[in-house]
Amino acid sequence: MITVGLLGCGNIAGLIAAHRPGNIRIAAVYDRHVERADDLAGRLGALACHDFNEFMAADYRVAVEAASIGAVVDHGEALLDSGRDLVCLSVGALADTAPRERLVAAARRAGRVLRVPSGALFGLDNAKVGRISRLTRVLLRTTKPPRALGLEAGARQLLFRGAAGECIRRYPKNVNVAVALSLATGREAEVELWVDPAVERNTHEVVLEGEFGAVVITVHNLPSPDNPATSRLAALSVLALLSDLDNPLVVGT
Ligand SMILES: NC(=O)C1=CN([C@@H]2O[C@H](COP(=O)(O)OP(=O)(O)OC[C@H]3O[C@@H](n4cnc5c(N)ncnc54)[C@H](OP(=O)(O)O)[C@@H]3O)[C@@H](O)[C@H]2O)C=CC1
Ligand SMILES: O=C([O-])CC(=O)C(=O)O
Repeated sequence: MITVGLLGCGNIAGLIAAHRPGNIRIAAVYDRHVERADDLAGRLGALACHDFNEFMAADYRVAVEAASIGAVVDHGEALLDSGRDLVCLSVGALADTAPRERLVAAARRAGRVLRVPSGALFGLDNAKVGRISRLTRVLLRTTKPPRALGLEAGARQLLFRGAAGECIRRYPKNVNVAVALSLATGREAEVELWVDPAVERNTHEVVLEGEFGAVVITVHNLPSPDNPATSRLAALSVLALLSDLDNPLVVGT
């Protein structure tokens, strides 16, 4: 049984709770909105933590962050130092070298692992070959419905073109996947972020070229129930990651 503490009780946490398989028990949940923690804990039979100290004192093996970049910056190190693995969805927290190195150092100190799930993308598994064999192009082209960014747009519109690190600074709730792709490949991704009133799904196109050849992967993600910016796949991917932790047969690089 894998026991989990959920940091953040929003969309992703709700989907994780709804789809968790039998080998995963959510023992504790924490959100800065006490009522969200109480509600989710009530549905799960978990401990509702009303502040971070309570969450730290609770009994679970893996912390899953589904909150915000700020939550990772504020709490990631303490969670790792307490001897838990940390699964981090707000991957934007790892975009800059200094905070990333602090978290990696904490994981190393504690002998634990900071895990970045594939989240809303497919293809991060073999994208990791970029750290072994040179990639000449790493591009993420993301298209979301305008409402996912709180915008109105009458036509397809390019919001941003440039480096992943700059894109996540400008759109911290929409392109965590760009940072995940950069970390997987070892090369900062170029990003195009589009809004398009003609799309219903959050669409991510990953383009990789290098010594291995070339690949284009397009994911058409259904949005989560209450947050159009967040794809359902991100929550499911965390459950797949957690399920593998005790699995004697692990598939995928
Ligand atoms: N890696 C990936 O592929 C993906 C990553 N994400 C990221 O995952 C995270 C969760 O997404 P989602 O579930 O949709 O978000 P939601 O906004 O639905 O839920 C997050 C919850 O966490 C709370 N929260 C935020 N910061 C803190 C904190 N410091 N301490 C305690 N509680 C906090 C929020 O409160 P409040 O409302 O006040 O902020 C909110 O209740 C986001 O950062 C999102 O950008 C999303 C999709 C894909
Ligand atoms: O859920 C998605 O499609 C991607 C997303 O919001 C993110 O990476 O922050």
